[in-house]
Amino acid sequence: MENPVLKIDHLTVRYGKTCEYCRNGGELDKNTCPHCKTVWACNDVDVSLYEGEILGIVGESGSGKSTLMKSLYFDFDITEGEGYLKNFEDGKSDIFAQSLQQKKYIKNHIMGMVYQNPMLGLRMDYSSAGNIAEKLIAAGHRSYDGMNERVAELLDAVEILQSRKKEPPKNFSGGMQQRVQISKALANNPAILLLDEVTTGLDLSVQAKVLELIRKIRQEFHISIMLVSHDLAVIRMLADRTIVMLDGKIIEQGLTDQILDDPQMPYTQQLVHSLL
Ligand SMILES: Nc1ncnc2c1ncn2[C@@H]1O[C@H](COP(=O)(O)OP(=O)(O)OP(=O)(O)O)[C@@H](O)[C@H]1O
Repeated sequence: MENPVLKIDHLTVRYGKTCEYCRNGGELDKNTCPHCKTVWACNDVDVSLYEGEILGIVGESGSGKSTLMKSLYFDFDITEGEGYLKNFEDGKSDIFAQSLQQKKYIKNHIMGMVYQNPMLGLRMDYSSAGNIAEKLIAAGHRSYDGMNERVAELLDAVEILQSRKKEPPKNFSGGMQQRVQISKALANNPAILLLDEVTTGLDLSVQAKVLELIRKIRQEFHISIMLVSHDLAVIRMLADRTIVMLDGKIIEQGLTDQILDDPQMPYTQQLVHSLL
């Protein structure tokens, strides 16, 4: 296989101080140490994302999917692990070991994030155009005309009418808010888009539109996407490869068809069959 655009090695995120027992590999109760109660939200996770692919991440609630995504977007400090981006210092520098300024650079130029909760990704009181412009300014854009042009392109890409660009996202439906979030995430042509349960909570018909949009964006923007969803129909529709998480660990991965049609691990079999 070609070099990945993103490679994560041994990512671990813990909440708690740990004890002799869990530090030395003692068995956890799901993701929690039975002695010191430390939560191992992500536990020695390795992930590679390849150019132009959509990588699905599935698992039950609490399995560590959001922790993985938020770690990648530097929403908090990880406990252990390393990460490399093809587009950052030729993939030779650990992204988690960078200064705040470098992490901001990565967030503004190389990665875009769309959260399940639009309030985490958008300023609800700013205009939609203002939300996108904020991201452009963060990446160094200063020309008013240039930014206006880019905002118009992005709103077109996510099918939001130009006539609504001055309205704040708080006036929009859930599906439209997600589309503004997606346009903001795409503003600086990132190589990687992180999508965390972006269709959860939306009506089915609205979900379908957002999913179709993600498919279109992958083609038009030649972007690599990590897509968290607990909905296997979403994963089947969009993901080329899929990772299954349980209790903070990756327990199975492979081509999506393989994982969904011929799961090997008992947990994945249960997950797939419970949803058939
Ligand atoms: N600040 C925190 N302190 C302690 N534990 C936490 C904290 N944040 C997350 N966790 C725990 O980490 C584990 C992983 O949570 P995470 O949100 O990543 O799961 P998830 O798979 O995304 O679940 P969901 O689908 O419900 O969002 C859970 O057990 C959660 O309770």
